Amino acid sequence: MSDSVKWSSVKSYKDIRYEVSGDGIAKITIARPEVRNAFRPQTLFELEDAFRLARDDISVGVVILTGEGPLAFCSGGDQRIRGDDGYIGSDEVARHGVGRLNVLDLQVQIRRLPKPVIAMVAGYAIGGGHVLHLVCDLTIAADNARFGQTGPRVGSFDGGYGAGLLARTIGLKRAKEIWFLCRQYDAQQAYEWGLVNAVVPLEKLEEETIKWAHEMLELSPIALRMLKASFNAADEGLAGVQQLAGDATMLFYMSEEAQEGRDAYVQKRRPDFSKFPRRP
Ligand SMILES: CC(C)(COP(=O)(O)OP(=O)(O)OC[C@H]1O[C@@H](n2cnc3c(N)ncnc32)[C@H](O)[C@@H]1OP(=O)(O)O)[C@@H](O)C(=O)NCCC(=O)NCCSC(=O)CCC(=O)c1ccccc1C(=O)O
Repeated sequence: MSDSVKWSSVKSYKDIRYEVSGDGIAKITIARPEVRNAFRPQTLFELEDAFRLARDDISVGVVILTGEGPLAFCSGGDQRIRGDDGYIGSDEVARHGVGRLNVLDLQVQIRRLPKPVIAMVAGYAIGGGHVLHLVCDLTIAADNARFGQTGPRVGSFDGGYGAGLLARTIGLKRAKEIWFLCRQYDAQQAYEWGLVNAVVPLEKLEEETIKWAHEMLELSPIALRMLKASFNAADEGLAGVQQLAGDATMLFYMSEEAQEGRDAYVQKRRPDFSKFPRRP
């Protein structure tokens, strides 16, 4: 497989792009470079739709999340449309003057998506944009990438994955430093802390990310799916157990033993499980 790709657009959106490589990769791009790819509710609803498409497309094995242009991956919530109780969009809820915190659903969706998601970061990954790269499975950073949280400066905080997963990823003291001081960190520092998997020259960013995607596409999709669910399970409580158990049920359904139960019911006979070993 060549590590350069000709992307094809699958569906048109206002704030994002959804493209596929034709050989197993989907690329989702936040396309609001004029605000450093800050997200508004519309952006998040479109991202949710695109991630759903990537999940349901059985030809897609790896998803890349990125931002348009070299200046930013994402700068978090669009502060210009932040109301007094969340972000005000143009949807039905917003028309009643009610704000909403929308990015949390997207974070969960990325974590639950049963395929590896790579954050491809050029420029700023800041605020809610920093949490988005954090919830991705892997991060490939360009050498111009800059990371940080701004919540306490702009009157916000993400005490869920933004705090907890950050602490699990780089350690409690460093996570507290990032949130309590609101400093920015360069790509090399992020790499040394284990916040990103690799740092490459900006002009090689996509090529390198695709290389990582191609390496994963060579591997067993079910093994990758089970590993992703396993890495997340302990942090997710019963929802994590549910996902792993659901995968176990999926695998069991594929066995003759489970199919005997189904067939017996449909054929209105007693199931015969006698040929299936009671495994030690
Ligand atoms: C990202 C910067 C460091 C980039 O700096 P620089 O390169 O110098 O560019 P600027 O000149 O500052 O910016 C260019 C242009 O973009 C506008 N812009 C940048 N970021 C934003 C933004 N987030 N919102 C709106 N507009 C933005 C900027 O104003 C300029 O516009 P001009 O018209 O050209 O002047 C720097 O830009 C920066 O620090 N940006 C702000 C980063 C920030 O504070 N982000 C918000 C953090 S809070 C957050 O993300 C909420 C998360 C959240 O959504 C959430 C959290 C917890 C629970 C739930 C939720 C939820 O669901 O909402």
